[in-house]
Amino acid sequence: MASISADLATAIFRLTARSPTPLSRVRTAVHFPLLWRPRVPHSSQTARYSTSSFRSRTIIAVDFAKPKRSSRSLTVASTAAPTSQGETSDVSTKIPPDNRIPATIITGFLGSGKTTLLNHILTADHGKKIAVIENEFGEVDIDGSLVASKATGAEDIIMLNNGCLCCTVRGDLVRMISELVDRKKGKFDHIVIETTGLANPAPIIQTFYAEDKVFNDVKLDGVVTLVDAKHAGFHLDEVKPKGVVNEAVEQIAYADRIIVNKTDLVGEPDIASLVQRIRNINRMAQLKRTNFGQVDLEYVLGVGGFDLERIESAIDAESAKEDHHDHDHDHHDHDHGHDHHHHHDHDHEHHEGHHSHDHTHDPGVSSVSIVCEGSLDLEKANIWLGTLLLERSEDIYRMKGLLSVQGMDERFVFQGVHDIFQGSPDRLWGPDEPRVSKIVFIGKNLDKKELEEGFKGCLL
Ligand SMILES: Nc1nc2c(ncn2[C@@H]2O[C@H](COP(=O)(O)OP(=O)(O)OP(=O)(O)O)[C@@H](O)[C@H]2O)c(=O)[nH]1
Repeated sequence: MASISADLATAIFRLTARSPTPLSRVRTAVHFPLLWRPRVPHSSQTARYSTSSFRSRTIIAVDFAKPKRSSRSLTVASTAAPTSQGETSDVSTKIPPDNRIPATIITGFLGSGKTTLLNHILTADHGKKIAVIENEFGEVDIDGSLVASKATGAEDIIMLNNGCLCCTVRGDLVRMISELVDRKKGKFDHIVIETTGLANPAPIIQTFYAEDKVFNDVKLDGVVTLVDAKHAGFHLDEVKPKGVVNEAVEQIAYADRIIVNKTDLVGEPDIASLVQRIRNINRMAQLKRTNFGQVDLEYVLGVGGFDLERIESAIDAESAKEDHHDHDHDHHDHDHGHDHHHHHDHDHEHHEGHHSHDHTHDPGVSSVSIVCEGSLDLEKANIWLGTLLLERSEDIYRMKGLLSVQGMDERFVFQGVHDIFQGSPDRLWGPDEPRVSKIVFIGKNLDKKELEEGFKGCLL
């Protein structure tokens, strides 16, 4: 089965041949993301399934994360009859335990303060041993010596200097991580990857899922995006030729944590309107304002931005982030706690330009959230979600969801990055707990009404 995934990976990323891996995978219908199940229904470990779709470009990874109770069985499979296309997964599961090394991606536009933050991380007193992978254009050596001279905790600093991390040297990234893991496993606790200011984070994120060697040993912990308070507005406004991404927008869209840096250089009104713009793009990430990257380390390391177990807090933080609260919360940039403002108005749409008074530019990247009481029909939900993955995965940068599905005693949680999808039953619904489903999308050309109608069409 490994060859299937190799074929897929080759098709997508033009990678060279890889050796077979211990992970088994299954090729099944992408239409049914909630139906896949491991052959061994209750394992204390985590399985990932990769699958192709009818379009050969899609990779889906489904994570049947550790059930909370060893006696649970996969109710989805047993109570809901799959349709004719819903093949059962005949995968044999060799399941990697999730003691993988966490990795953080630091991104942000040129000069936004990535290296400054990295130095802060490396010199702070946290007791962690951190391996650093740097990718810079041009001033590699300067940055390199800067980091090296200040680094006390860094175990390894590796430079990738022959191009942009997101395209030409991704093979190198895989190799670097593999080497680090092979040679130094046990000698460091965390990997930090600093991208070039012009990198689009998506392919870097996807590397963590598409590459067995990486996936088996390293887990993506979070994407931290630095935003230059003084210049970001300009970069966000930059109109690119058709089909060319605006990296500044993309970097914000993929973030789990946003740091509005260099706030010493601008006044409060400018910061406030920048924060508003950022929020219109990405309402799920936590955001802090600071100078010289001075944030608490817990804010950037140990984020769990791709953990199914932590989906709910990200979604709830999004629901709670009304605009006026953003100001309150974000201003206290050393309070790294979660947003405590909980709102019951769950229904937000925040297209760029929709709520803002200060700009007209529309990069077309926005956040949409849907919250709905009631349970979903499994088959309809599968078709809806599967179709979205097939047809809209290029536009959907990230999504997180928590679903109440008819016939499932557990909540179903999932997260996705483009065509990567991970989903798993989570804890049991409480006896009196309201059955509420929540989904947040961040992406391009999102039509809130259409998404909501599609979703509501799956309700019983
Ligand atoms: N005034 C001010 N300067 C800052 C702040 N943070 C960083 N700088 C300075 O801004 C410059 C760029 O910072 P870097 O950390 O190198 O930014 P970078 O994102 O790594 O830059 P590239 O690698 O070129 O993309 C440096 O001279 C920093 O000292 C800040 O909060 N305020």
